Amino acid sequence: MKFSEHLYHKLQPIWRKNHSHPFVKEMGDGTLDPDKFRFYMVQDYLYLIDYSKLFALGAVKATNLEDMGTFSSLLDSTINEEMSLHRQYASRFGISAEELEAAEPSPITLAYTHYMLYSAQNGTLAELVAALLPCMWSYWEIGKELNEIPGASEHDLYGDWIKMYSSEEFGELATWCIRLMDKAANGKSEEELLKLENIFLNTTRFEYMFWDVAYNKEMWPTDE
Ligand SMILES: Cc1ncc(CN)c(N)n1
Repeated sequence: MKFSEHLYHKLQPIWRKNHSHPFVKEMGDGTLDPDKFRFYMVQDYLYLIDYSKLFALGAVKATNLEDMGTFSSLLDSTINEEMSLHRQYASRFGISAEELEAAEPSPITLAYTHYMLYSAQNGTLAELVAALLPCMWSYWEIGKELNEIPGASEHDLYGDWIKMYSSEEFGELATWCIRLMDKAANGKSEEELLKLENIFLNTTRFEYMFWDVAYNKEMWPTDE
């Protein structure tokens, strides 16, 4: 069994919880409170700023020109396509790109991005890929699942989100990451594979928490 298949099967219970979080379900049936989406979109923008840096670090750690090129395409498409979707949403909510960038990160945004960047900066290429794979893979799956709901991709607010993450282009990049995970895990010791599994588990957990915090619009409890 490929390492990516092993991860996918082992983490199905959390993966299912992630896909059936009320935030995701309500985006799919169009009932999500736009205020919760607004909170998510601002936090996700901040998340994506750091997430992009992971691709830059990937280009540094890549062992061949082809992978360097794909990491740099990912960096470009995150900043110029994925984040452009957020900028468009922000303008619909009356928030400028400058205001988005200057927003305050929630505790979970900080924890998640810092964990990913720590793994990427201090670990191997395989550890970097293990940290970013749940983000790419779970969004692609969620996008495809929501896209199958009749009318969901035509929803006035959530339709564009669903279209982006179910798109062929996004799917191709996610598939590339899955393949790179398998390539990078090849020949690793049991101990190293367990470490990769643990990183993948942690960012999968963070994915769930990211929905949860947006659903409850949670910032620092001390500031309330
Ligand atoms: C939290 C999160 N995870 C993943 C993705 C998909 N790039 C995202 N936009 N936001």
